[in-house]
Amino acid sequence: MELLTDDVQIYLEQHCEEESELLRYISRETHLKVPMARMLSGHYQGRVLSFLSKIQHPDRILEIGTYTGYATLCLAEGLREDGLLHTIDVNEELEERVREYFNSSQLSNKIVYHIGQAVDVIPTLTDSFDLVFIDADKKNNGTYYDMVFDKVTKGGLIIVDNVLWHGKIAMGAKDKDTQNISTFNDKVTNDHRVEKLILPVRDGLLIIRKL
Ligand SMILES: C[S@@+](CC[C@H](N)C(=O)[O-])C[C@H]1O[C@@H](n2cnc3c(N)ncnc32)[C@H](O)[C@@H]1O
Repeated sequence: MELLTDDVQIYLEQHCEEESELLRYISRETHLKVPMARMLSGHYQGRVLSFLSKIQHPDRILEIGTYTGYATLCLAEGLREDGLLHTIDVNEELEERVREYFNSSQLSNKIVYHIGQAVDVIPTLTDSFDLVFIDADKKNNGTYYDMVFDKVTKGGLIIVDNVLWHGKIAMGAKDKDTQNISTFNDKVTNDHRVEKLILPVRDGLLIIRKL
């Protein structure tokens, strides 16, 4: 189930900043050539991520789940002049394509692309992060949240994608994926170290601010 009708989605896209030529190209190529293209953040969510990143103006960003790098480039738009974004993905088959996309961007020198399991890469990162985007294997949302928490700066944001899971969470669906995401959402709701807010953007973006 989509949270918004196609008409509303089109309206939202027509009333925000345009996609850059590179982002449009990545989106088109992903839809034509890469399996599971629905995983890509896309125009409207990409602008939301870019907007949040520009407000936060981070020095360091961590993205867990690069896929074809669409959200990576959106988030990197908000980085400080000397800022850096680390992004992790386990899928080495996409590496060549994604490196080509990053190299086509003016932001390429600010992006560090790691191939590997997120649980192995995260402990090797010594930076503190002002913004973390969790968008990988959803069953591990809680693991990633716990692993990054101490690395997030005070006032830093953790953003988690797909937390409404096509509306299935609110409908109380009992399948394993829905239950996993629901358990994670409840864990964050009950975490008093943070402020939290679910934005009904695309499949649900959970915005968490560390106090
Ligand atoms: C939803 S896609 C990311 C979409 C991207 N952030 C965007 O918005 O365009 C999820 C990605 O997480 C990656 N992934 C899944 N399990 C992972 C793991 N254990 N470690 C690192 N990456 C993983 C997948 O290979 C996939 O490319």
